[in-house]
Amino acid sequence: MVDERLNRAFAQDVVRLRQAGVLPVVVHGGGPQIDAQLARFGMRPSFAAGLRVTTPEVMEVVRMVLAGQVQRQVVGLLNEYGPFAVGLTGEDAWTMTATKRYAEVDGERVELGLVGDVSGADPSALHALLRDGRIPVVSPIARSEDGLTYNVNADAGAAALAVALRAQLLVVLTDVAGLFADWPSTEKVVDRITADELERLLPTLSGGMIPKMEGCLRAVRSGVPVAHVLDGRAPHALFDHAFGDTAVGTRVVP
Ligand SMILES: Nc1ncnc2c1ncn2[C@@H]1O[C@H](COP(=O)(O)OP(=O)(O)O)[C@@H](O)[C@H]1O
Ligand SMILES: CC(=O)N[C@@H](CCC(=O)OP(=O)(O)O)C(=O)O
Repeated sequence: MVDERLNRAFAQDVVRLRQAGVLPVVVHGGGPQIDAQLARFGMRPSFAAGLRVTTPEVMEVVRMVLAGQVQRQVVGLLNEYGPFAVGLTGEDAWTMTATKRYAEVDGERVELGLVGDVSGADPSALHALLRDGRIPVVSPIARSEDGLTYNVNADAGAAALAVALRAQLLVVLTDVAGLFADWPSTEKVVDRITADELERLLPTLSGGMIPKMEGCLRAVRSGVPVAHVLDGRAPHALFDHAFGDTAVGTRVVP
């Protein structure tokens, strides 16, 4: 997301998939962009178990950057190819509803502030856009039952929407070759893993890989046939590898 050439290749892939009859829904992240904006305001980022500690002040920045900057950028790139993309956040039309979540670090419960777990998803606005030939671009922000705004990890949001949409495939782009079997060793990429095997591996993961793999697990346990972790640093990884049987990245299956 921070490389112009890769951004363009990604947008091209999404549009090509749409033109080939696939109905893609894009959920974007933006952790590095949020960090950069926090720094401009003299604020310091803080994470626990891969999730951002989100005070009300941080939430304002998260919402501004995700909905006002990153989402606009993704929408703009897609719309270079036609009137396809429509941006929204999970707050819009109650697309994502969140409940407050905590992190667990070394068995201890850690307070994260306004960080939410997606507890409900209403995909009807997304279906309407898809029926109209559009490509929805969703920022990972959710509304809570009590009217607050929560910061949702992008991978967790994507997984929840994949389930709600009954998607045939969840693709998660990352900045490594896939899920490494013996992290921090980067020698062996797991090419295929079942939900049970992944559940046993989860405690060995760190950083952003935790919500990513939790999301994949949640998706395949809730009806999505495949979740595929792909190296987003390879141009056109999405178009070249998400469909078909190539042994690239990590496929999570039920
Ligand atoms: N078993 C693992 N396999 C691959 N990456 C891992 C593993 N455990 C931890 N990681 C870390 O997770 C990172 C991927 O997550 P990250 O890029 O932070 O996600 P996002 O940007 O979507 O939040 C990798 O760059 C790597 O540092
Ligand atoms: C709760 C939480 O951590 N939310 C993320 C939302 C953006 C995101 O997930 O961006 P990446 O995919 O680039 O990490 C955050 O504030 O950074």
